[in-house]
Amino acid sequence: MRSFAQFIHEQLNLPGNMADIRDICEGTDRYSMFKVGPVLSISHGMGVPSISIMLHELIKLLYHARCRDVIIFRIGTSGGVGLSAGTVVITDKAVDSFFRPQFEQVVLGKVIVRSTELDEDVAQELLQYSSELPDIPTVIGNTMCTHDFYEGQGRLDGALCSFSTEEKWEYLRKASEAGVRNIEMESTVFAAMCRVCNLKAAVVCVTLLNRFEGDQISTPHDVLLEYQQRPQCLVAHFIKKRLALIS
Ligand SMILES: O=P(O)(O)O[C@H]1O[C@H](CO)[C@@H](O)[C@H]1O
Ligand SMILES: O=c1cc[nH]c(=O)[nH]1
Repeated sequence: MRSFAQFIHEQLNLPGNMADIRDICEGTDRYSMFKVGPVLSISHGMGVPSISIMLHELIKLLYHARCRDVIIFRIGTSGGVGLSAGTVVITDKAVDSFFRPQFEQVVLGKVIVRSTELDEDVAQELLQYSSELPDIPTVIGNTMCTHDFYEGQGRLDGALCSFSTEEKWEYLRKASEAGVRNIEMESTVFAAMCRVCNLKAAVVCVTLLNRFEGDQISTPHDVLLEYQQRPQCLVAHFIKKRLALIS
């Protein structure tokens, strides 16, 4: 997130030296946070428990700092479902492993079900801006959030595998039919928490591979780095538009 903060610093033409941007949370190893102008850039670790702790703390911070008109983006990586590597997916609905647009949280031994719908206007605006950027193929679709990278995402190459190759294809086919275009590990709790707290939110993730073509990410490192910059470029473009820095 330091590099995103530095990128935003340059994109917004902010005063001061980029090298001086400090990690506000450097006293803890839980996550990193950088503030550049009106933008906070925060890491969230991997998986639902990790991002949900960060979101609780961030949302309290935003409340006490009396921040207004906040939009929260999760930018990151994912596995594509029928999309070639390098495609940016703006999430329509975040869905669970059963393709349901909901997040289940166990509270005091009871299951609370929360909706994972994201802000439609922000998603459409992002899609519109993507057409202004060269070489960033972008779609809107559902994003499946799993609690595991290997078996949970139908991978055959983990330390454990409890299903056949044919069952894997069937699951990915069903996901695709349910509108799933990519798979990652944080979007449902992110969408649910932002929605309950009345915060506009969007999930913008690039696909690192097409899961119909394999499980391993074998793309060269420099190409992956370029792919990972795509959601950052799109969100930076959105921020510049919203701040009326570009027309
Ligand atoms: O967007 P990033 O942080 O790369 O996250 C994706 O990559 C991790 C798995 O490698 C999971 O956390 C998944 O959601
Ligand atoms: O396949 C992938 C790639 C990145 N992140 C995931 O969660 N899955």
